[in-house]
Amino acid sequence: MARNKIALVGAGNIGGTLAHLIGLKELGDVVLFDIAEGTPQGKGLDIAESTPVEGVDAEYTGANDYSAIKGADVVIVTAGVPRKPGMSRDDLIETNAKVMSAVGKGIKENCPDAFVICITNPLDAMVWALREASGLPHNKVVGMAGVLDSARFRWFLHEEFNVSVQDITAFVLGGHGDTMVPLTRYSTVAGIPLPDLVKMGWTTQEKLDQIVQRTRDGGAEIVAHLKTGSAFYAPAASAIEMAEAYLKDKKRLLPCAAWCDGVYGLDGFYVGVPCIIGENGVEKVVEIDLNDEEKAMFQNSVNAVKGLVEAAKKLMPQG
Ligand SMILES: NC(=O)c1ccc[n+]([C@@H]2O[C@H](COP(=O)([O-])OP(=O)(O)OC[C@H]3O[C@@H](n4cnc5c(N)ncnc54)[C@H](O)[C@@H]3O)[C@@H](O)[C@H]2O)c1
Ligand SMILES: O=C(O)C[C@H](O)C(=O)O
Repeated sequence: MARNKIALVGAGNIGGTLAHLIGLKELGDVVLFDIAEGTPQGKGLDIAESTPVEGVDAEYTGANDYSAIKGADVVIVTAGVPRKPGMSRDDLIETNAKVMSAVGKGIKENCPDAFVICITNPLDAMVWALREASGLPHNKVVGMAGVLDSARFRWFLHEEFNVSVQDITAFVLGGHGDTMVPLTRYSTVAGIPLPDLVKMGWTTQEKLDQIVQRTRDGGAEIVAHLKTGSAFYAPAASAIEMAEAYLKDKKRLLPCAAWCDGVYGLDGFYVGVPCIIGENGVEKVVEIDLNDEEKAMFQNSVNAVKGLVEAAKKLMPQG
């Protein structure tokens, strides 16, 4: 059986990390595409030369021409610019909306049957833009953010409770921005919901509130440390979890920016929600019960994303 072909559009910090992880996990052969000449070729060769040491089999190709992604099974898009200290993700929209137009066209012409994972920010509006430009079915185009935000939440909870990350679950919904909604009721330590852990005296509501806020600010915290760009190890690991769910038909239930039509009161809109990923892409959006406070936070986040999608519409080249 032929190996999977995984195209990485954008060979920067996340693209390079994705390429490395794909080889280590033997998920398939990798094509790195970038407009920067030499970058995808150099990173591809460097990682290929690590495979004999790791004892894994994967082919690596670097390219500056979209024809290289022809027939890809999965495309992970990180093309565009990241933010620097003092910027919000939304400040990236002008540059990145145009990049999504070009990338969408490249996907449409070369691999219209692929499962496409968008990472480029501002995430929820960019996955919308990429889907529009590619014309692919909505269930085959999805955005990565919720897995990352939930992983950050889990890490901070691990620090608070000193319990293995394996025993901590978390769900962060909504747009990937300041309005994201970490759901404490649906986040647990070994199945015990966080509000119950407060009642048990294992933590305080005040500490929990601080962790929720740190999760919302998680991206900015890394940007402030790095100064030259944004997080890339955890974002790459998160996208790999989604790609693996598709390639291995794992039916993972993950928080992703998925197309919501007839769920959560939405009629055709990309935003972070729990969804099942398997061989058919996004196979189901799962509508969980939200209380009034959670509904209000989710709606606030949807409104923020709506504004960005409207802005993206004006920036996308017509036709
Ligand atoms: N969704 C998330 O949770 C999440 C997490 C981290 C970063 N991001 C976003 O991911 C994006 C990439 O981050 P990074 O750290 O890898 O940035 P980076 O600057 O290291 O890499 C981006 C790459 O895109 C390339 N590029 C630019 N325009 C292109 C085009 N038209 N076609 C192909 N390639 C093009 C650049 O040459 C560069 O190599 C940023 O927008 C960042 O904000 C999102
Ligand atoms: O914060 C950023 O700009 C990058 C990304 O969205 C993140 O959450 O790490």
